[in-house]
Formats: sequence, structure tokens, C-alpha cells
Amino acid sequence: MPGVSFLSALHYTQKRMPTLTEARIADLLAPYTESLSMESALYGRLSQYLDLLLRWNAKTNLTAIREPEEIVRRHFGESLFAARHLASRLAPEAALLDFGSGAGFPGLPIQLLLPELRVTLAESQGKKASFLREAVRTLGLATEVWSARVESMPAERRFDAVTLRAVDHMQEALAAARPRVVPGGWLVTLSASRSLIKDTEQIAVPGSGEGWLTMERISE
Ligand SMILES: C[S@@+](CC[C@H](N)C(=O)[O-])C[C@H]1O[C@@H](n2cnc3c(N)ncnc32)[C@H](O)[C@@H]1O
Repeated sequence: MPGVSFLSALHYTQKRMPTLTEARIADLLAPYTESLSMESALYGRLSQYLDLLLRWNAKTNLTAIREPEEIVRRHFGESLFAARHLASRLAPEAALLDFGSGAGFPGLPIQLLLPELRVTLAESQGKKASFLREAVRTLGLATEVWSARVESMPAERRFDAVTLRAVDHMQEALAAARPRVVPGGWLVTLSASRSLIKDTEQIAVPGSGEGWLTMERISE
């Protein structure tokens, strides 16, 4: 029936219509990604990730930021800013742990930008971990999701970099994260607080003017 096929074609088109165009996502991310070579396919995958996040966030509280452009700026932008600073410091196949990944920040955008990196997203809340598994599947990634507290990982599991963004009880989380970094590796935080790790490199995150990227090299 022609009417039915027209309706299903319309439904299909509506389902596939992205919330933001790839060009708009690229514009919003420009302050965070300058000097990075971003393949155009990356914007399409970020668009897929955004739409999945918006769909899940309508039913489950994954992030308090609900406005799509703000999600791109704050969550994607800040995560890619961290990726930009890690890219020159890590080997392509280095192991990275995102401690308290929530809806995947910064670990998933880092994985999308640096696909050879062996990323583990650790998230103790079941619903958020389910979202992470779905995002990894949708985006066709090999990223590991550790759906429990980082403290319950086998002690021998260590990483070339551990990232923490906006994790509650940050000082306790940092104490649990530090032993997970190999000597010579990096402990990286994204936070509103400038003095989270003392005597280490602090880089102002563009945009809000309130965020700081802290990178500590763990001694050999
Ligand atoms: C405020 S959210 C931030 C999520 C994400 N990093 C972001 O920037 O949007 C902090 C998350 O860390 C998780 N978390 C806190 N401590 C953890 C631990 N020890 N192991 C695994 N996940 C943890 C919580 O369940 C929560 O989802």
C-alpha cells in the first residue's frame, strides 16, 4: 500500500533526524578542539551519542544538563579538551581508566577521538553503566564498561592514565585513583576547583571560565 510505505518512510526519516547538525556540533566544539585534527566522521558519531543520551535522559537521570547545545559544549567540549592534552602524552594504544564515568565523560569522547586507546569506563550506578554499555554498542566501540566501584577491580589492574571529572568526594576518589596509575602515567582531573591537586599543571578549560584541567605525572 503506497500510503503505508509513505508513512513508514516518513517515520524512518523522523527517527533519523539528528537533534543538531554535524556542522553545528563542529561550531560548538571549535573552542575546545583547536589544533586537533578532527575527522569529519567524528561529528556524526558525536551526534549519535548526543541523540542516544537525550533519549535515555528523558527517562533516566543521566545528566542534569538537558539542553543539547549545552551538552555538546560542556560534556563533549570539556572531554575533548582533555583528550587534546592527553593525545601528545600517551602512546596510541595506552590504557586509560575513566573513574566515575557517569554518562561517559570524559572517557567516551576521548575514545572516539583516540580509537586505539584501550579505554575502561568505570561506573558504579547500574542505570548509568547500562547506558554506557548501550552507547558503546551503538557507537561500535570495543571500550570496556566496569559496572562497579573502581575499588573492587583486581589490584593488579593499572592504567597509563586515569581521568576523573566531577566525581563526588573528589579527594577520596583521587586517593583510590592514584594507585591505579602506572609509574610515569597521568592522573587527570576536570573540575571547577583549581587546587584539586597541588603543585601540578593546571590548564583553564575554555568556555565557562570555571573549569580546570589538572594533569599530574605519577613519579617513576
Ligand atoms: C557526578 S557524576 C559525574 C559523571 C561524569 N564523570 C561527568 O563528568 O559527567 C560522578 C559519577 O561517579 C560515580 N562514582 C563515584 N565514585 C565511584 C567509584 N568509586 N567507582 C565507580 N564509580 C564511581 C557515581 O556513580 C557517579 O555516576
